[in-house]
Amino acid sequence: MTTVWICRSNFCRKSSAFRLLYNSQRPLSTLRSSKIDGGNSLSEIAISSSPPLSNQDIVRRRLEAQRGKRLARQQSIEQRVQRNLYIKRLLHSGSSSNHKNTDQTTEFQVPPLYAVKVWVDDALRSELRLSGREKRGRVFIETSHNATQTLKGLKQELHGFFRALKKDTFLLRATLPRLSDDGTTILSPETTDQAMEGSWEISTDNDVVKTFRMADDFFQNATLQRPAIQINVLKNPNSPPPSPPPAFLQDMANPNDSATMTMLSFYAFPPSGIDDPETFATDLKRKWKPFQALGRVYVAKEGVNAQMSVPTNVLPNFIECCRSIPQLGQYMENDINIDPQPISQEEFAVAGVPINGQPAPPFRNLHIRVRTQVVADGLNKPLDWQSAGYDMPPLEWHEKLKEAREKRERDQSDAPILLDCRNTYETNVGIFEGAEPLGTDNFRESWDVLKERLADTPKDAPIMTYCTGGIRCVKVGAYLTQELGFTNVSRLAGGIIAYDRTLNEKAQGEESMFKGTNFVFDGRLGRQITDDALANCVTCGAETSLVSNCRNDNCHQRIVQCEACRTSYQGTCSVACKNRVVNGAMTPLRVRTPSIFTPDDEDPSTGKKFDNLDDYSMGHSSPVPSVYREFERNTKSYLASGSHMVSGASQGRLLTQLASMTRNGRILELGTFTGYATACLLEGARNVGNVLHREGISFPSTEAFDNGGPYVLSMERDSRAFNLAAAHLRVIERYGFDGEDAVEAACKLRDEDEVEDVKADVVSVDVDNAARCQLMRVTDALATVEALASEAIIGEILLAAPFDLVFVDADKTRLLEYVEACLSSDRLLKRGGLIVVDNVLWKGLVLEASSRDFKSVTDSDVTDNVEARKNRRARKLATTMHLFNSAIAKDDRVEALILPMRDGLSIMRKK
Ligand SMILES: C[S@@+](CC[C@H](N)C(=O)[O-])C[C@H]1O[C@@H](n2cnc3c(N)ncnc32)[C@H](O)[C@@H]1O
Repeated sequence: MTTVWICRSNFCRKSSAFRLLYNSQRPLSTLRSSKIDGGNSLSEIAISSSPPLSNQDIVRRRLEAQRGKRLARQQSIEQRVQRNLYIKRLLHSGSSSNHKNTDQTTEFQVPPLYAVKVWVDDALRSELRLSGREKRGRVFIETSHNATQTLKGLKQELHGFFRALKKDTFLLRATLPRLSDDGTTILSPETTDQAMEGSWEISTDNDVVKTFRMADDFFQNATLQRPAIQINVLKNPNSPPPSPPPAFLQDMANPNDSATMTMLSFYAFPPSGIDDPETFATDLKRKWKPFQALGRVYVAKEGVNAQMSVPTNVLPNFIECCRSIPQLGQYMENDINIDPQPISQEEFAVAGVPINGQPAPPFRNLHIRVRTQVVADGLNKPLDWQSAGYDMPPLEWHEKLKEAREKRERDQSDAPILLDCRNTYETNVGIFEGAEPLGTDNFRESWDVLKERLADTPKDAPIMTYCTGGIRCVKVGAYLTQELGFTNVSRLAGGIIAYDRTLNEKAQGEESMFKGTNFVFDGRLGRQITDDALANCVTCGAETSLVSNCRNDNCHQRIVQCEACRTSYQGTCSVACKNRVVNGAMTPLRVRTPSIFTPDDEDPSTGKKFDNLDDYSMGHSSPVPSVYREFERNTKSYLASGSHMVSGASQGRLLTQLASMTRNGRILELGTFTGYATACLLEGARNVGNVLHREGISFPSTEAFDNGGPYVLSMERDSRAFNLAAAHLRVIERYGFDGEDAVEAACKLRDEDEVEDVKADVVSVDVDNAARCQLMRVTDALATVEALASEAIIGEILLAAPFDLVFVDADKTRLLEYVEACLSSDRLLKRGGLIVVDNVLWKGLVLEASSRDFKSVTDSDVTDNVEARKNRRARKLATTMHLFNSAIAKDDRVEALILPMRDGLSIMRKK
C-alpha cells in the first residue's frame, strides 16, 4: 500500500485506497446505525431500541424505512443506467474490438454484451410524451444478466433507460436487427411496419430466453461486433387509459407563440421544510419544463427562492402549477411577485446588461440549484422563519413612510427606524426615503451591524425593514424578534418589487417613496423606479443610477456608470480596461492609423471588418478549431462567475504553439478550470505525437506515454470545473478538435444533465493515439506538484519522464512557490524546459505597483465599501505580481520574457 504518498499529497487523501482503508475502519456502532437507517423491519427496530416507541415514532420509522427502500431502488436503477452509459462510452471511444475494452482510470473490463436496439411505437411515444432521447436507443445487457433470462429482469432493464414507461402499459415484441449493406451496422426501422416485420412476442420468461438465443444464432452468421436484437415496445391495448394531463396544463397555449415574457419572483419557507431538496429540484424541473420558463431558482431544506421569466401566454398555467405544489402553494409568502409590464420578446433578448458587448437577456436558461440555504445567512443556529415580525402590505408601508416623513419634518423623534437590509452596491443606486442602509458587502455581515446599530434601542421601538423581494427580511425579522427581542418589527411584504407594482396598480399618481433604481438579480441588474440618480458614475463622477459589469472579462466588477461613459468607455470601468477590450495589450491608436484598405477598414482579402488588433491578428492566423468556442460557451453557462478565467482564443493558440514546439510534448498545467487551456496544450502535444509517429516512434502503448511520450497532466481542485473539463476532454477524445460532430457534442453539454458528476479523481483520455491527457482532482496543486517533484508516483499518476512545459495558472498568490518547485527539481521540469505563468500584468496595475503609486484607485476615491475592498484586493495582487516579476527578472536560473498579451504572460526558460 502506497502510504508514503498518501501522507505527502492532499490529493491522496481522496484516493480510493484511502477511502477503502477509511471505510474498513468505521466503528461498528456506525455500521449498525446505518443499517437501521437503511430501512429495517419494525421488529428489528423495536428490539434495538429500549424505550417503547410511540405510534408516531413507529409511523415515522416506517415511512423512513419505505423511503430508504425507494431510494435504494432508485439508486440501483441509476447505477445500472450509469453503468450502461459508461459501457456505451467505452465502446464508442475505444477500438472496435469485441468485449475487450478496458478503461485506464478504473481498469474496468467491458463484459460480454448484447446490444439491444429499442424502438418505442408511435402510439406509446405520444401518450407518454417521450423525449427525443427516450423514443429510441441502445441498451447493453450483459450476457450473464437476468434480463436475458426473465421477463421481469428485461422489463426492469428497459425501464432504467426508458423511464417514462409505466408498468403494464406496454408489451414487448422482438425482431432480428436489420443490417446495413456491408453487414456491420444495425439500421433503425423507418416505419412501424418495418419494425414489426418478422417480430415475435415476448410475454414469458421462455420468450426472453428464446429471444437472446436468436440473437446468438444471428451473431454466428453476421459480421457484427456483438450479438444484437431489436426490441419493439408497444402500447398495451388493455392498459388503463392514460391519466389526463394535470389541470394546469390543460388547454395551455404554446409558450413558443408568446409575444412577451413576464418577470416574476417568489419565495417560500414551508413550515416543515423540504425533505429531499434534490428530488424536489428534479420535480420542479420536470413540472416547469412545458412552460419554457427561464431563471434562477434555489432549493434548500429551508425552502425555495426563485427569480424567473415566463412566457406571458402560459403565465396563468404556471401560477396554477406553482400553487398546486404543496411545498409552494400557500407558503409562497405574498404569492408570486409579478412584474406588471411584460417585456416583448425583442426587448427581452436585449434587456440584460450586454455581455462582452453582445446583447443579453435577463435570463438565458432555467437553473434550479440545490443549496444548503436559499439565502446564505451565516447564522450559528437556524431560527424559526415562520415568526419574523409583521409582513406589512405595500400600501400600508407607503402610508407609514409618508407619516414618518412628516414626523421628520416636524423633528419628532418617534419616527420608526427604517432599515434597508440590502448590500451597499444595491442601496447606492436606490433607497426608500429616510432609510438607513446597513452598509454590508454581503448578507452574512447583517447580524453584527444590526446588533451594534440597535444596541441602545428600546425593545418596543418600531422597526421597519425591507429588501428587494422580501426574502432577506424574513431572516432579518426572525433575528430581530427571536435573537434581539424586538417586539414591534415589520417588513415590507414582497419587498421593493411588490411596493413598486402595488403603487403602479393601486395608487397611481402617488409619489414613490422609493427613489432611484431597484437593483435586481437578473441580467438587467437594475430596474429604474424613479428618475433620481443617487450614485456617481465610476468614470466621470456624474450622477447616475445605471448599473453594469465591466466589459473587460478579467475585471468584470459591478459598476455604476452613466449612459455617455458606458458608450465612450465601451462598457468598461476605466481606460485600462477599455484598452484591454479594444486592443488587448496594444495601443488603440494603431487601429486609427491610416488604412491601406478601404476607408472603413475592410480587409479586401477576407471582406471582413476588424475593430481592433486582437481581432485582426486572430483573423489573420490559422483558424481556431470551432470546438473551443463551445467550451467557452459551456463555461459561461455553468460557471458564469469564473468564465473570465478561460485562456481564450489568442492565448490558447499561443499555448498550442508552445506545446507543439516542445521536444516530447510533455506538459503540466496547474489550474485546469474547465479545460480550455488543457485542450489547447493537448492539441500541441498531439502535434508532437504526430511528428514522432512520422519519425517512426509509435504509440499508443501505455509505456510509451508514461516513459516520455506526449502527455498533458492538468490539476484542478474545484469539482464542478473538473466535471466540465472531463466532459470537454471526452468530446475531444471521441470527435477530435474540429468538425461538426465535435461542436455538436460540445454543444450538448449545455444541457446540464449531460455533464457527468465524475467520481474518479483521475480522468484519462487519449487523442488520435498520439497523446494522452490526465486530469487530476487535487486539494492543492502546489502540494501535489511538490510531491511529484520528489516522488515518481502520486496516487495513480506515474511520472517516469520530466515535463517540457509547465503552465502555471492556479492560485496567483503562490506563483514563486510553483516556479521554485519546477526550478529545483529536474524530475519535474527538464533543463531547457519552459514555465509559462499567466496574469503577470494584473489588469495593468503592476505599473502602478512598481512605482508604489496607486493614485488612480485610492480608497478615498471610492465611498463604496465593495469598491474599496475590490481595489484593495486588486492592488494587493498587483503588488504580488510585481514582486514575482521582479524576483524572476533577477533569477539567473531562468531566461524570462513577459509578453504583454491579454493579462500578461511570463515565459521562462529553465537554463
Ligand atoms: C485561472 S483558472 C485556470 C484557467 C485555465 N488554465 C484556462 O486557461 O482555461 C484557475 C483555476 O485554478 C484552480 N485553482 C486555484 N488554486 C488551486 C490550487 N491550489 N490547487 C488546484 N487548483 C487550484 C481554480 O479552481 C481555477 O479553476
